[in-house]
Amino acid sequence: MEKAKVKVDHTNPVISIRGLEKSFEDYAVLRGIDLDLYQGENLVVLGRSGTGKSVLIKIISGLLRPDKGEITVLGKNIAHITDRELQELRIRIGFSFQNSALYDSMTVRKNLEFPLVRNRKGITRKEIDTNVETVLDAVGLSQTINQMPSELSGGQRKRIGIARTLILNPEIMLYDEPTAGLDPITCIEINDLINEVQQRFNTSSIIITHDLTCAKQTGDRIAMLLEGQFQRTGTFDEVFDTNDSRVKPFFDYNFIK
Ligand SMILES: Nc1ncnc2c1ncn2[C@@H]1O[C@H](COP(=O)(O)OP(=O)(O)OP(=O)(O)O)[C@@H](O)[C@H]1O
Repeated sequence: MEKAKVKVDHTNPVISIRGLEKSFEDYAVLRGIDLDLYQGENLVVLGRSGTGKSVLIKIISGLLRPDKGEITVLGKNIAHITDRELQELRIRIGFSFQNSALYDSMTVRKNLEFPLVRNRKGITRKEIDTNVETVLDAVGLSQTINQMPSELSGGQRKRIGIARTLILNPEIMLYDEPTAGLDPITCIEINDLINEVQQRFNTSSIIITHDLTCAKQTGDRIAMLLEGQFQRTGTFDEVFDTNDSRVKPFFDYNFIK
């Protein structure tokens, strides 16, 4: 499906990163990252395995601490906030994990209720039911409400994982390899869902992927992580309009040139 036009507010970065560095022992993974994510934007982060894409989104969501740099997320400098503030901030960020992270012993309904019951004290039964129905409808899987995760296909699990993230109405969505392990048609459906979520829930998103079809279909902007820094940023065509030997094979492999 063609991506609908979205309104990105370039005056309003919801994430702003300057000079971010992160090492593990003597291995410098992130070596001076500068990046803005604007309100309403889908930003795709591309890079080879091990370049630090997951480390970056773990730092943004407060799961890992940076060594150096300024990281402002929804107006909060995450290097200087208390644990309580970090907890409040995390609720405003939806993290869609690579493996969907569903609880296998719970039905779809219970999986979706879980974050609500934990994070929205005093929520009524009726509100829970309405929220569950809304996100299930948004991902097109209302009929699975009483099923167990083991009864779902990989694509359906991915959708339920996204629904579970959406249930807390996040302002920012972080997708870690949303199409990994899915067949090409299901990948396209997940890409469409990412675009629908952007429209319907007015989210700003970072999408981490190796899949250039996903990048092309979902990304309003692409940022390519090379040797610890973003060295190419722009539209899909701008990023790949190069003979750079670190970039070209990426494109050639994905599109079988
Ligand atoms: N908690 C950790 N402790 C030590 N090293 C780590 C830790 N987390 C990540 N690393 C290292 O940092 C590097 C970047 O890892 P990361 O998972 O961010 O890569 P990636 O770009 O997401 O790769 P992939 O595309 O394969 O998922 C790797 O060399 C990894 O071993």
